[in-house]
Amino acid sequence: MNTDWWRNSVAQMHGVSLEQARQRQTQLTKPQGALGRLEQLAVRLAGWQGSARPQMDRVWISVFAGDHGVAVEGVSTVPPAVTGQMLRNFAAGGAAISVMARQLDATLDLRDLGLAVPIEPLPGVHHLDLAPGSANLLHEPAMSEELCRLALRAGRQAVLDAVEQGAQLFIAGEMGIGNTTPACAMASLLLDQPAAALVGPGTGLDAEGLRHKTRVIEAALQLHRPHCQTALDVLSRLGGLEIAAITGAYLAAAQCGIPALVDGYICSTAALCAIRLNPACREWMLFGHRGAEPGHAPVLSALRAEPLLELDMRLGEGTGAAAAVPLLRMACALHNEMATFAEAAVTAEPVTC
Ligand SMILES: Cc1cc2ncn([C@H]3O[C@H](COP(=O)(O)O)[C@@H](O)[C@H]3O)c2cc1C
Ligand SMILES: O=C(O)c1cccnc1
Repeated sequence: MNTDWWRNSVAQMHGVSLEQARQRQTQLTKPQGALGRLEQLAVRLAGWQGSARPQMDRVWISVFAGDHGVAVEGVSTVPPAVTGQMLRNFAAGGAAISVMARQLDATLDLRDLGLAVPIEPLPGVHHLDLAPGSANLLHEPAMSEELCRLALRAGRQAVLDAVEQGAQLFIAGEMGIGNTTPACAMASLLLDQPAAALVGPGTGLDAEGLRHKTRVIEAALQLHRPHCQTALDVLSRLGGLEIAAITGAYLAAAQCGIPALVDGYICSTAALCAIRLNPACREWMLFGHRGAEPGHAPVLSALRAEPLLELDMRLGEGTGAAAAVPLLRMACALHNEMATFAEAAVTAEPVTC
């Protein structure tokens, strides 16, 4: 079925809960606005959840893994086999995102969309195996439109599963050796900026490696630009399986009415693509961090995103989003548990002269 499901309308914020939460913030024992963005976060969460007392107990993290044909061009410091090896590490509990998920008591959901070097079935991992990774975008489209649609749907399914389990927040993470290259190529076309302004070292390329990566991306852009009329063209031709899945997940999250906390460079580029496919999905996005990969900041600016953290992280996996979850929980706790002026018998009416 070739329906453009992502064009369907997104969920509406609950205006009444939003207003009730706003009112409550004015009654808590602090000067108006003194908790800054923690106040705004609580109010937005109230609007999203349709509850004047928002909660952030059940956090869901889906890590999408996929390989990239362009990795044969030497655009990463490590080989594609590492994607599958890391997937094993996620499942075994030893990766950064595994530790963070445990810390947060979050569900860690793992989805293998297609690896160049397949791995054995792992318990708890959804092995979707849509393709043996994407094709080499230097010479051909990374994905056919049909494959791209399948990957978009795979992301949507992860959100449906999260919602069914009662999740209150959706975090997407990615694992895919080479994926800063497609992310840069996509961002370059979507933002109409030169690759050189958005390229970065990824896993740690040196200056010569970075020049080579830039040339590869520029050549790919030359090849694909004339065929990229829509965001779906950009995603199919220059993206990758896990990037398309994350794009689909953000679109579905907005449609299902669950906020998505966006991670780093790759996820933010997927978010940008999602917004081009359906601008209304922006309403349901929060941004975890501004990372160290140079292209992340320009992508965030284009999204008019104000991330919660800036910790010089450049890992991916969903870690920059996961790191911000304690702030969301703090915002809810303050909102729900602080005393009002009346309850605490604090009289802080504005002085009238
Ligand atoms: C051990 C290891 C763990 C990772 N976890 C996330 N990434 C990150 O690095 C990759 C992107 O960088 P590039 O485009 O340079 O390959 C992605 O897999 C991303 O998730 C990792 C990379 C490595 C090496
Ligand atoms: O910001 C990211 O998402 C990122 C940066 C470098 C490598 N992998 C991911």
